[in-house]
Amino acid sequence: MSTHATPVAAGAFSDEERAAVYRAIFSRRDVRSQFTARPVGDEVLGRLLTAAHHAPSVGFMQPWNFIVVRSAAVKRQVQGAFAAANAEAAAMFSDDRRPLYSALKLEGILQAPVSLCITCDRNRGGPVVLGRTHAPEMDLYSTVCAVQNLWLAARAEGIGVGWVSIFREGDLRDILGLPEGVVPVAWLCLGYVDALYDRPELEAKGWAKRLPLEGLVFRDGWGQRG
Ligand SMILES: Cc1cc2c(cc1C)N(C[C@H](O)[C@H](O)[C@H](O)COP(=O)(O)O)c1[nH]c(=O)[nH]c(=O)c1N2
Repeated sequence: MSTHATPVAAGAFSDEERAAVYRAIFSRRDVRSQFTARPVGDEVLGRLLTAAHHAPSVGFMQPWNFIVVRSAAVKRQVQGAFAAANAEAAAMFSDDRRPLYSALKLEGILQAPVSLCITCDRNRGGPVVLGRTHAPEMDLYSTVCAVQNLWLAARAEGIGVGWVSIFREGDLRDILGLPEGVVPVAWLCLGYVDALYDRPELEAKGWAKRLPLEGLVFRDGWGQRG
């Protein structure tokens, strides 16, 4: 590995390029039901995986793997695992929230033409990883960065992504045959979309609202606003 390195010019974004980045950020949505049947080919999928693989990671650990699922049989098993967990989830909400919860569509596992399970190999970097010495969970956070890279790149490709996390511990691991030390971080449903909500679907359907940013920002410590 070369140890000689000099930074090169950072290269400014044009106004148009900058606008495109923000457009991807602000118009990205979690998609559950707008997937079209248009197939997601290996070429575009390769671009999305490359985007994910260029995410930051603790100590450059790159702890992720990408399991591409096109098999209807595997998707059916995963949908079954979701349904079992979702019935338990509904029972956890209070009587006044439960009817709305149960009415929400929270996955598009069978509709999406392709799914991805993004995993984290907790042992990839060996026992001591730069940046993870005092915070072992940093590999999981790194994997989430890969998810977000993919989510934004997918938006630019016209592909919607839906993250499904309502699974009992171990179900995805068993269905996908994950080895010891590899944990499933995200089940993502992918498909081309023609329409997207202009705000989070959970907001449009009255479940939650975006918090005002001003209330979340402090200066120089917890408590000093402005
Ligand atoms: C870690 C994690 C896990 C989940 C989600 C997101 C994230 C980050 N989201 C999507 C979530 O509901 C959505 O991002 C918010 O409602 C905001 O909407 P937009 O993503 O802006 O459309 C999600 N949505 C859903 O319908 N079923 C799910 O199981 C999950 N799980």
